[in-house]
Amino acid sequence: MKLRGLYAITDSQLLAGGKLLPYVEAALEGGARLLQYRDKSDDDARRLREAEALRDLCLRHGAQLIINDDLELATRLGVGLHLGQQDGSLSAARALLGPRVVIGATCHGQLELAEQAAADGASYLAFGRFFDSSTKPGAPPASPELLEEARARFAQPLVAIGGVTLDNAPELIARGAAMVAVINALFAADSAAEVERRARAFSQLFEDS
Ligand SMILES: Cc1ncc(COP(=O)(O)OP(=O)(O)O)c(N)n1
Ligand SMILES: Cc1nc(C(=O)O)sc1CCOP(=O)(O)O
Ligand SMILES: [Mg+2]
Repeated sequence: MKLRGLYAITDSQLLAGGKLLPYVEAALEGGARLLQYRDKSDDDARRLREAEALRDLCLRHGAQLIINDDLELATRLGVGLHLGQQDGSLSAARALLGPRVVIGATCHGQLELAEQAAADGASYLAFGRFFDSSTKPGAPPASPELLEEARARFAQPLVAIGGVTLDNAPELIARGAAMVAVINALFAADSAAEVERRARAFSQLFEDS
């Protein structure tokens, strides 16, 4: 599948209280192409249940589910995986999951990390945090200009993450982001209808560019 467009990421706090499935469905209806299940808890049974439900939703919408951090869960469900610098070996994950599965890598603001991730078989290269993020305020910063350098250097699609909003996403896309990964500006909403409206607006940015 073409890796371009809105990349929605779940958040356990924002989607608590029964919002996970309706809000994710709204994001997919609004055009999200990738969905990352990001849950830092150790409740394995709930994580499996939720990830299975998200996989089914993604299948119905022609989107791709990506599991954050957890190679075992991604392997079990036969879906994609996102790995940060502390999350285990990317090349080992690639060897286990095979050449077709989407595996993304966190590269912060460093082209050297992206070089390594590309050599290890990453499907996309994620840079950030580009702006202040209430979800992950301590994530290392990156400058939007970096995307232009990365675009010139790598064949892999680039993901921009960290404080991305409808206002600042156009600059990131213009500089080379093939996807914008969004939590707060998508899911901190009062209703599923509002999530769908926002997802449509993010998706439209890629039609315009
Ligand atoms: C698309 C995308 N990019 C970056 C990250 C951050 O990954 P990581 O550095 O491993 O941090 P956690 O998300 O695990 O807290 C991501 N999850 N997704
Ligand atoms: C999970 C994550 N990783 C980041 C990084 O820079 O690696 S920033 C981030 C949080 C993204 O959420 P929001 O859209 O609410 O800022
Ligand atoms: Mg991680």
